[in-house]
Amino acid sequence: MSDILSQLFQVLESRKGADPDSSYVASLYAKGLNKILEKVGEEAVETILAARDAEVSGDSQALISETADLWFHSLVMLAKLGEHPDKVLAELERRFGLSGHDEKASRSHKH
Ligand SMILES: N=c1c2ncn([C@@H]3O[C@H](COP(=O)(O)OP(=O)(O)OP(=O)(O)O)[C@@H](O)[C@H]3O)c2ncn1[C@@H]1O[C@H](COP(=O)(O)O)[C@@H](O)[C@H]1O
Repeated sequence: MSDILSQLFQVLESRKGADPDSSYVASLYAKGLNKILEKVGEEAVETILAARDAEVSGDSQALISETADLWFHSLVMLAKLGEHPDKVLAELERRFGLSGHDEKASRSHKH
């Protein structure tokens, strides 16, 4: 996993014992899964709108920022549910291998 995803996820895990008044992530955990899912949905919509704007304007700054918000809240969702983002990356890696792009994974799949 990329270093920043790994380090950020460690911080998200550490926020499970933090004070909700001093940590945004701890405040999301305290509000519960429904609030986290609401944020994921909100950020997904904002990402879609930013992508539309980026196509028209040619400026992708807002798109990058909204996508970062979406990824961040998705990581909070996984942390809340006790799942590790490495599993998501492993699933992408598996599909990449199945599609034949990864020659090594593709060969070992045939055996
Ligand atoms: N990457 C992020 C990150 N991205 C976005 N956000 C926050 O996510 C929120 C989303 O934006 P909104 O405008 O929807 O927020 P809002 O209006 O305050 O939220 P609602 O009241 O609508 O729920 C903002 O408050 C952002 O500050 C983040 N908050 C924290 N992090 C990382 O998480 C780490 C731990 O954060 P704390 O728990 O706050 O210490 C930090 O060190 C950062 O690295």
